[in-house]
Amino acid sequence: MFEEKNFSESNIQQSVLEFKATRGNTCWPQASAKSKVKCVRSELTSPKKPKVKLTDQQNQILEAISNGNSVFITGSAGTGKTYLLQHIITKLRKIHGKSRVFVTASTGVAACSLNGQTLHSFAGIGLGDASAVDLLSRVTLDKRAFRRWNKISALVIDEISMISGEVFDNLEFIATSIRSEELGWNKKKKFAFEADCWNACFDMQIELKTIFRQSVEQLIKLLHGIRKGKYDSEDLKLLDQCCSKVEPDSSAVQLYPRIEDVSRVTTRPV
Ligand SMILES: Nc1ncnc2c1ncn2[C@@H]1O[C@H](COP(=O)(O)OP(=O)(O)OP(=O)(O)O)[C@@H](O)[C@H]1O
Repeated sequence: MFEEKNFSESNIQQSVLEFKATRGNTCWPQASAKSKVKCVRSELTSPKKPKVKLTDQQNQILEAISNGNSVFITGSAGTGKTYLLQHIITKLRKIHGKSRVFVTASTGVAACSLNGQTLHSFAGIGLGDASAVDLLSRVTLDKRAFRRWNKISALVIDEISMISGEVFDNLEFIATSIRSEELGWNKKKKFAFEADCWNACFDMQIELKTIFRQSVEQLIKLLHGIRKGKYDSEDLKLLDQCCSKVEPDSSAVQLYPRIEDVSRVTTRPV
């Protein structure tokens, strides 16, 4: 954390001395008084981001990806998945070049936070609710989508749990058809994890274990339980306590994650 300071003349003088003591005299003798003050001021006002050291698990994943492996990363809330993803994207772009790395997510909101696009939009499959063969012909007729599939070297998919097994298998079908590799798909499945091709798609599947964000045991248990679909009445009680029981002030800005929630509010009679 950065300590707040008052910029009185004596404070600045003191800071100059401290700065000289810690940084040595490099450049200082030649610098004008004005630039010394400017330098100290920026030193005081721009807090240094603490250097985060990746855990062994995070490094292991980064190395596997750098070596060309496909990796599925999972983990409880706050275990650093998104943080690691930024490192992964940077690394992939260095290896393959920016234009060959496509950053996607299952939802628009998740994609926005990564400056990416939705998986459906990348793939050119619209809503993705057609058969594999129909989706393939749609993609081949869409010049830009077809070019993306031919060009891609690395595909990042965030929040993959919201991709259905059918869509995942269909995407594999499209990829393998366009890139002339082996194919395989079909059957009804609910989640991407249930796709026929799931295990074949990854060289490594890993669960991050260290939780960085929250340290309160009860909250960790609650978040873990919700994720696994295993929670008890205590967990639900805690969750309920977090919900406001009063109607929000109608003049306040309200945020909703889905278009249908927004429509419900905007079409409500006044
Ligand atoms: N190796 C690390 N050392 C210290 N802090 C870390 C490390 N990796 C991640 N963090 C920090 O942990 C916090 C949680 O990380 P992040 O948001 O990436 O978690 P997440 O697994 O994506 O969580 P969620 O599933 O809730 O979205 C962030 O503040 C991040 O900077």
